[in-house]
Amino acid sequence: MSQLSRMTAPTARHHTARLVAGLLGHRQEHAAPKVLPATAPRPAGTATPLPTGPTGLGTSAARIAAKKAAAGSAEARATGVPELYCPPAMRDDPALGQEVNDRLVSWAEEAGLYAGRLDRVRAADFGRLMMLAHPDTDDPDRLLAAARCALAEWATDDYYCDDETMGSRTELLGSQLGLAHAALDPAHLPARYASGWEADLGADPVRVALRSALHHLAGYADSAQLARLRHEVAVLFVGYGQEGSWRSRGHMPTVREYLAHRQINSFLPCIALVDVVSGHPLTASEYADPRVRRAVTMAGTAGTLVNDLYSMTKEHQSSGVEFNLPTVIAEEERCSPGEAVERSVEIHDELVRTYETEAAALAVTGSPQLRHFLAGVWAWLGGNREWHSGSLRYNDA
Ligand SMILES: CC(C)=CCC/C(C)=C(\C)COP(=O)(O)OP(=O)(O)O
Repeated sequence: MSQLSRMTAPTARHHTARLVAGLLGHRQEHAAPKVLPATAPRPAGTATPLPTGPTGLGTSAARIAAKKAAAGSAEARATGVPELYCPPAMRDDPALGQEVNDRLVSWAEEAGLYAGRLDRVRAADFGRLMMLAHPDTDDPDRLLAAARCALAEWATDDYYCDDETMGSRTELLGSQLGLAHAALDPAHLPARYASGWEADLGADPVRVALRSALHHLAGYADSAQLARLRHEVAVLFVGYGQEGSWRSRGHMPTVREYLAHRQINSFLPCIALVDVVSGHPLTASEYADPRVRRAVTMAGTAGTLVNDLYSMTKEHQSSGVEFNLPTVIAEEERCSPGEAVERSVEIHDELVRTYETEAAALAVTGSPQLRHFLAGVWAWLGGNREWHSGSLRYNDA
C-alpha cells in the first residue's frame, strides 16, 4: 500500500508560500523531517498543514531525534561521513529489496552486463536502493523498471568513464557516449544501413542494457515522462564528457565548476522517475517549471554529494584521477581533508534545506501531482542516503 499520501488540490496564495519559507527558516537546528513539510497526509477537506516552527516535531519526536542522533554519530564513526541534514528512509522492506535485486541481476546477466562481476552487482544491492528510495510503491515490477535504468546509467559510467578495470578509456568516451545515446533515442537510418546498425547496437552490453531498460520503462511511463528521462540522461552524458575532459588533461575544476558539474553528472535521471514509479504522473510543464527545476536540481546535486562523501574510500583505492567535492575543496581552499569533508557537508545541508523550503512552498500552491512528486523526491533523498551508508559498493574496504 502507498506510503505517500494521495492529496487534494490546495487553495493557497503567495503569502502562504512565503509563510512556509519563513516558518522553515526557524528550523535550522532540527533533524530533517521524515515527510516533506506541507505534504503530510491529512483527511480530505482539512486545511493544508503548515510546519509549526521549532516545536513542530513535538516532544516524543524530540526523544526519537535524540536516539537517531546517537545512531547517526555511531554511523559517522563507522563510515567517516559526518551526520547529514537529510530525511530518514521512509521504509525498510528487505524482502522487497531482495526480490528487486535478484530480478535486476538476472536482467543484467541476460543483457551481458558486468559479465564475470555480477557478484559485485548483487552485493551493491541496487534493488535495496530502489526499495528505500521509492517508498510509495510495493510493486516490484515498477521498482525493477527504475532499477534497470539506474543500473544501465551506472554501467555507462563504469564501462566508459571511470573504471579502467571495466575497460574505460578517456579517448573512447565521446564515441561510446554517442552510440549509447542512440540506444536511448533511436537513430533512424536509411533502410540499407538499418540491419548493420542494429548489429552495432547489440554489440555492446551497455547499449543493450540502456535500450532494454527504456523499453521496459515504457510500460509505466507516458511519452512525456520518457522524453524527460531521455533528456536527463543526455545531460548526464554531457557530464560524463566533462569529467573525461578534466581527466584527460589533468584539470582540477574549481569548486563552482564542480558543483555545476554535479548537477548534471548526477542522480537526476533517477529522481526524474519518482512519479513514474509512484504512478502519479507529473505533467511536462510542471516538471519544467523553473521553480520546480531549481528545487529538484538542488535535490539532485545534494543526493549526488552524498555519493561523493560515501564513495571517497572506493575512489581513493582507484588508480585513476577521481573527482569528488572534498578533493576539489581541499585543493582550492588549501585545507585538510577533514575540513574539506566538513565544508562539503555544509554545502550538502544547505542544498537540502533549500529544497525543503522551496519544495514545501511549491507543494502548497501546486497540483496534487506536484505535491506527490515533491514529497517523493524528499523520500528519495532519505532512501538514497540510507543506501549509500550501507551498500557494499562503498563500504567494502
Ligand atoms: C544511476 C545514475 C544516474 C548514475 C549516474 C551518475 C553516477 C554514476 C553517479 C551520480 C555516481 O557518481 P560516481 O561516478 O562517483 O559513481 P560511483 O561513486 O562510482 O558509484
